[in-house]
Amino acid sequence: MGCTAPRAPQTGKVKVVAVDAELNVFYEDSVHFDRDLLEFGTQGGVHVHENGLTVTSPVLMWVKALDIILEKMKTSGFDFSQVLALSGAGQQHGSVYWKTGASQVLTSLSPNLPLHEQLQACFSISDCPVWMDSSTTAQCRQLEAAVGGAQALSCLTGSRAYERFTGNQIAKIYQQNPEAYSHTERISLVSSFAASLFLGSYSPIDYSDGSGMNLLQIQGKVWSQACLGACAPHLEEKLGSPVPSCSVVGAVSSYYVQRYGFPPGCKVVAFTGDNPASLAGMRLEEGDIAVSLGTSDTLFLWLQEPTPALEGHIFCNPVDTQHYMALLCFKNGSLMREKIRDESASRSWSEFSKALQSTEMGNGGNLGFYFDVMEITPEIVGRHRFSAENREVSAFPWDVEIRALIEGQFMAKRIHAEGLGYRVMPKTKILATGGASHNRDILQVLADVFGAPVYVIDTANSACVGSAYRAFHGLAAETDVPFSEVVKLAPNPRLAATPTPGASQVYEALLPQYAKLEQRILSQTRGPLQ
Ligand SMILES: O=C(CO)[C@@H](O)[C@H](O)CF
Repeated sequence: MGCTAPRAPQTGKVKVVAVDAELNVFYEDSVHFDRDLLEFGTQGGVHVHENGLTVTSPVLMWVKALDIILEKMKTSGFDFSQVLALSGAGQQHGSVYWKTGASQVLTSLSPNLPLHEQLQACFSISDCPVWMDSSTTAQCRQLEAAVGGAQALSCLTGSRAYERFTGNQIAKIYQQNPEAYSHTERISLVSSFAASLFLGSYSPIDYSDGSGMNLLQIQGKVWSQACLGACAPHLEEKLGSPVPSCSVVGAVSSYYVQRYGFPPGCKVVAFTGDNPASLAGMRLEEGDIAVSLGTSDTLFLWLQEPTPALEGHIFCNPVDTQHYMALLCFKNGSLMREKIRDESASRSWSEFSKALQSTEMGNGGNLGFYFDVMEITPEIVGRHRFSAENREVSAFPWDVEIRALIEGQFMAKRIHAEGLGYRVMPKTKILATGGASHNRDILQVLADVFGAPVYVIDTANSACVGSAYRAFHGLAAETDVPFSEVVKLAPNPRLAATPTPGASQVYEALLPQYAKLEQRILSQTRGPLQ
């Protein structure tokens, strides 16, 4: 069984899926915070504070949502006695603060009462910081200064300091609410908090979600003493020791056996972050890349040898402790595609497709950069077009404009993925998901730019299904069976596009050109690099 604690991409819900021995999903349900837990008054499962920077979620809302979803399962006649193992996922970076003495309550829950009634007084911070928070810039600069700068922190923890990353959030709480911090005996991530509820004791943080804290050394898989010390005192004892993501962290607590009928031996496999769980749900393998084409475009990479940088995030791999995964976010995604469709294809996707069909790979050497909002990767804003002679021009013909947009978006993805250590391999599969993955002509450009086949997958449940797959993997943990072997029966993605003959030659020549022009724009907009 896989359940996801609150995940922001699904705008704040708790979701559960159950898969059978053949990995078919046979049960799913969800509880929406805004709709089903009105008393907490959230929007998208969060509270955005007046300063516009602080974003939190009430921890008891998450607890009560779990009560509700388990009761819904029980009422529906779900047979809990058949559950061999469970795991789950939570929105990355968020943190939960257990009050001193909470562990005694957690280990002695009465099966006659719901969780939320018994855990009311167990949290020293009732409104937990979540991944949408951006109120810790000062703490980010302090942390980077303490370890020798942004690149040094990235080499150590996989990312430069980001406001949403947990270490910076803990530092802020320690600085601004020292009393609450001193009355905190344990700090969990959202994922390990949810696992703790099932365990009836504090669950350890897993390597993969722990990589999203700016605290874990991603090579050594241990907390960085320099980072811990820079954030708050006595932090290591409040975090506990991190564990491999495939670890069986214990058996479900007697509370669930007596209240719902779980078998006493039902194993709890370490919960992890929503994105690592999605990687598992998409069954990404070495050399693969997942491209989520949504409002913003997100790349999921599988990396053997990461090259930490000042952009993107490198996490320990959730299904292979020797390898890594990376996330790269491109803010100008579908909104940019829709704008160019409206301007150059009369608001019509079929006209948009016709332009891609009628223009050649490489677009005659015309290259475009389209960032109507400040881009994250890299930090550029505005539209910049260049002719085959590298001369900046103010406009392209409508069909050239459309191809320049799509080729540019995908060349940027390949260039920045390779900057993090990603390499296209002969066995590489590109897994496409999200709105634009329904457009075959866009996927054809993706296949051509990467020189690899593109498959489409439905990732609506990917984190939840990935959690269920990881539960299976945890069952086999003692046997050392690789994750890919455990999940080989799962439904396969559908092949949507293969590279056009000659594509590699075209884009091997164009990619360095694109990279050079990107650097040229960067130096013009940010001034020459010091
Ligand atoms: O901040 C993020 C990843 O770094 C988001 O994708 C959160 O994990 C969403 F829950």
